[in-house]
Amino acid sequence: MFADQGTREKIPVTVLSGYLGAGKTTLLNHILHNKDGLKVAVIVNDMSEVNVDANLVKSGNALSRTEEKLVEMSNGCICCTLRDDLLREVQKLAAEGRFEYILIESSGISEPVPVAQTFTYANPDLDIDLTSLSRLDTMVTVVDANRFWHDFASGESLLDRDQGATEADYRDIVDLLIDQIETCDVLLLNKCDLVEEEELVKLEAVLRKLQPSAKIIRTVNGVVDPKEILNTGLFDFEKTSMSSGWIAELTKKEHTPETEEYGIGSFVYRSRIPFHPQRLSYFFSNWPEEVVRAKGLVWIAAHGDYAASLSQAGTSIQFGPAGYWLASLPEDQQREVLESEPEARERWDDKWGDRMTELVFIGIDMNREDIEKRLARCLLSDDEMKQDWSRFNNPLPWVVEEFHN
Ligand SMILES: Nc1nc2c(ncn2[C@@H]2O[C@H](COP(=O)(O)OP(=O)(O)OP(=O)(O)O)[C@@H](O)[C@H]2O)c(=O)[nH]1
Repeated sequence: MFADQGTREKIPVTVLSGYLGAGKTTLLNHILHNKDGLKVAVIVNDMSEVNVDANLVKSGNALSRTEEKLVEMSNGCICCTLRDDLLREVQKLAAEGRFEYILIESSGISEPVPVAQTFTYANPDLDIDLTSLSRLDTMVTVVDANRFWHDFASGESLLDRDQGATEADYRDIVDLLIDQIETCDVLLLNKCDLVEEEELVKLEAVLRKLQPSAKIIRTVNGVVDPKEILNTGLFDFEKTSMSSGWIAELTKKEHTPETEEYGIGSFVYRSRIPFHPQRLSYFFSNWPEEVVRAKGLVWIAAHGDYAASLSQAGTSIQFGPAGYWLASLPEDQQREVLESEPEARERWDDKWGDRMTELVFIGIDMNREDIEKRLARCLLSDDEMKQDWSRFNNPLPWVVEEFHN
């Protein structure tokens, strides 16, 4: 037994994420059967009132009263509505002092980043600081190899499938899938028994491009060595939350030409000329199908001093304000930033400052030249550069919106 909280070791935590039905509960049951005496507390989060997953864990395991505990968190999601409850539950489990590990199965619609933040930052409102009690060890995302492309291309939102966290949960399924893939330390590609080898190899390559840092492991029925997801020490908030393929592409120092495996490639489109809003809108509505993921900042000749952000995954395109360009701020503020950030200085243009478009494209069999040509046609002409930009016709919504092919 431990003397007091001050001398106790922080309890390690593994979080399982993954869209509904990917195989999280199956994986959890497998781990509980193969944990080699480790004293594990399990938190199972289910969106429904009846915690089906918790029941499955109970029926699939003879949980020992002394070594294990199952906490059910139902009727909400630990990344949003039940976040405070998650803090309290983890605090309680840590305070019991009899567990060596906490394993959390998040609901299928949970986003990993807010869950990770719960463990990384103290919550001043609640007076609970999980960073002193626990240590987020591994973020695991389970992907259903058999459903991936179907869900990716479905164009459906959570509400369409009656799976929203609330009645105002307008998230697209594809955005959730991408979020879960882009923020993890270990990615389990599950249900590999249902997919042909050739397809699996290609899917793996796409996932690797979207998530170059995580360890990708193929599984059937969640059968994986527990060492791969428990006590790995892999989680690091900065590293894990910045582990996506698009960030890697954007921050690459030099662009070394890559060998395109299975036609899966990526490139960054950069421009120091703003887009015409109407022509860009047209580009959005005729989005190149081969692009799986695009993300970045956009300079658009409208909306004054705001940079726009573009995030596309499958048929979902989100476009909206990202914040002020540094060049639009008062000079003393500009100077302050430029003095402290050499990278911002390097990218500074004498006339336009930091205003520029920088977009990462990841896709399969993309025709880079054609996409770049089409984007170039959306840029302002020399003549338009001299005109009053606020008079341009601008059909682009300045809120989160969707365009479908
Ligand atoms: N064929 C096949 N079926 C699997 C595999 N893994 C899980 N399943 C089945 O897929 C279904 C969903 O699995 P779960 O483990 O409940 O998935 P989940 O991610 O916990 O689902 P939610 O709790 O609804 O988010 C179940 O019927 C499992 O038996 C697998 O590798 N292959």
